[in-house]
Amino acid sequence: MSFPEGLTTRYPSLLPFADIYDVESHDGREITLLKCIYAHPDLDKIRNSPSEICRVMDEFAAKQDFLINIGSDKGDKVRQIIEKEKPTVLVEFGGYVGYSAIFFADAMRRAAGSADGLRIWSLEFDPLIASIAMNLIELAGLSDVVKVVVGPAADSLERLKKEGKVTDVDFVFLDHCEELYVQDLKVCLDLGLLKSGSLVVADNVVRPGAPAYREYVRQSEKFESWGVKGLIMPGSFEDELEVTRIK
Ligand SMILES: C[S@@+](CC[C@H](N)C(=O)[O-])C[C@H]1O[C@@H](n2cnc3c(N)ncnc32)[C@H](O)[C@@H]1O
Ligand SMILES: [Mg+2]
Repeated sequence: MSFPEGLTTRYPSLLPFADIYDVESHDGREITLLKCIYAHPDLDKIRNSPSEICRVMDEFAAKQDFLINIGSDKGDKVRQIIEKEKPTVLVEFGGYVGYSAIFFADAMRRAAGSADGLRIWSLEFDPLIASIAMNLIELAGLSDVVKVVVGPAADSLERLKKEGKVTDVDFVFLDHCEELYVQDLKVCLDLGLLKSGSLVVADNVVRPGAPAYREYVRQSEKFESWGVKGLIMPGSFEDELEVTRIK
């Protein structure tokens, strides 16, 4: 399929493993995933169960087609951070089919003890992919918590701020396009959404890699920043999350 320039989802550092995984995405596999989930023999067990829906997506990624979501290993690393920090408003750049939004909303709800006052804004460029995410978030019983917004993430966030829907953000998850991490973090800062103590977690800083972003957050006195190791699943390829706290 044709994808706007700069919005590639191809993962260059996974290319050596291309004989194992076709690392493309947005090529119809996500529709196949949705159909597989609705054809699942235990659909009633999956309904309203975020962990079951993520497990079925993991199974699809392992057996049928690679999915470019955060996966269970790095997802668990973020879950541990959520348990400790108890964020109430999370903005994610790059929602894809909703895996991380479902995973994180479940973690936020468990950490808070209820869904009251919790909100994830999941910003996704591709309208078809976003529709699949909305569907799966509804199936997970999380549509009161997670709102999917279609469009380039920075534009969506700017609009949400103007509309007064987003004012303070506790937690930003960057997972859209590594080349945009620095400029989009700056958008969050310029909009005044991040306060002292807010966290920014960026995925894929080692694989495929976000060296300019890592350098930016580590050299600035505005931030305290460190890496958390994790694995791309399936395949157990080593990667890192960059965890950055606003001072
Ligand atoms: C790696 S996937 C996100 C995976 C998701 N966070 C998860 O773990 O389940 C990246 C997604 O970002 C989207 N994307 C790329 N550039 C974007 C942009 N500028 N604004 C919004 N979404 C973007 C792509 O369409 C793709 O669905
Ligand atoms: Mg990622």
